[in-house]
Amino acid sequence: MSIEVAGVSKRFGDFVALDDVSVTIPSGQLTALLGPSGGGKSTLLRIIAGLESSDTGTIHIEGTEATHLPAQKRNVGFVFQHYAAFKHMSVAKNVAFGLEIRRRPKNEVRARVDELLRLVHLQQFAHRLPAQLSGGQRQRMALARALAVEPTVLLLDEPFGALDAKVRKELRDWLRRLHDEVHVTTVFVTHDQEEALEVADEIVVINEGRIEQVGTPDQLYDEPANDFVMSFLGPVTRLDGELVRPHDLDVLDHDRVLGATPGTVTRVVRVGFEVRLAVRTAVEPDVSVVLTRAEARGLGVDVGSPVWLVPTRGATTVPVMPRATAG
Ligand SMILES: Nc1ncnc2c1ncn2[C@@H]1O[C@H](COP(=O)(O)OP(=O)(O)OP(=O)(O)O)[C@@H](O)[C@H]1O
Repeated sequence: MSIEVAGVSKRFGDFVALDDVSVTIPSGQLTALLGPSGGGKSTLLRIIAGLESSDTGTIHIEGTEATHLPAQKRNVGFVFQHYAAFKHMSVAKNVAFGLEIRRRPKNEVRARVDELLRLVHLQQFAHRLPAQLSGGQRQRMALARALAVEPTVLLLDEPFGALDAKVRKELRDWLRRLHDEVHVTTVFVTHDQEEALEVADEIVVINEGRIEQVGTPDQLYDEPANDFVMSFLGPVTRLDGELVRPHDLDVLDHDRVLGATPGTVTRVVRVGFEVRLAVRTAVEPDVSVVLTRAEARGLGVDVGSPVWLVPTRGATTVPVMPRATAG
């Protein structure tokens, strides 16, 4: 059982937002839709939610054909970046809303709201108004509200996107722990690779309306399907027509390794525990290399030093491919 997206395409006028997308999103896991802005992540999420209809293709949610079901019949919970709370209702009332319109017994509603507020660590704020919460607390309330009606799937569209970096990071850890407690099938949209790598069980990389790769964070990082995925999931540099990660390069002070590329150090910058080098080779642009402080000290490199570069044994490398432009 899972979310099955098969052959889904979506155009807005002449613009192709999704181009024949097929993917299976596993049950009970936290899946990230990751990709650059405008790539089609939100459109796919909205089609799964039933907030947007696809031009072609089908959606099954946990075995039920949902392609033509209205949003309210799909049993999905949805949280947006800017969550629209009922301003005049307390936090507890906001969370209770979905249960009350379903006319659940009062004591059941009270017990469920208590449980949810505990889950999102907002028990002490039950009687506040949404305006009296911080941005992060408001998003946690939004999650509690979405979970109240026990959705089959929880869909989150950049739920922490509007918050500052520190709060985002806290909420990311919190979402992971919450999911480990609740285990509801969850799909969240993000353009932040670190967020996806840290939180998700599975990542779907979407770019220009197509799926580039699906896999666990480790699979995507260690075995990227192509140069797009490799460069989207962390820093890369180019050496001899291949992409490699800057910390996956060995810097040598001799030419005794076959195939090592000669160059000259043009920049040395120390940032915290690492030392970043720029190395000029016969091919532009300069190659970026990241060393530990100890490695840099051992080599004794400085601006003007001659060096030879070679990917570390076992390093991930991907050939740079010319890409067709969209349209
Ligand atoms: N209702 C619409 N009418 C016209 N174009 C739209 C509409 N909704 C989305 N698009 C276009 O479809 C493309 C994909 O949008 P979508 O919101 O799915 O991207 P995204 O990957 O979620 O990006 P972001 O991270 O910026 O939200 C964009 O180019 C967008 O401008």
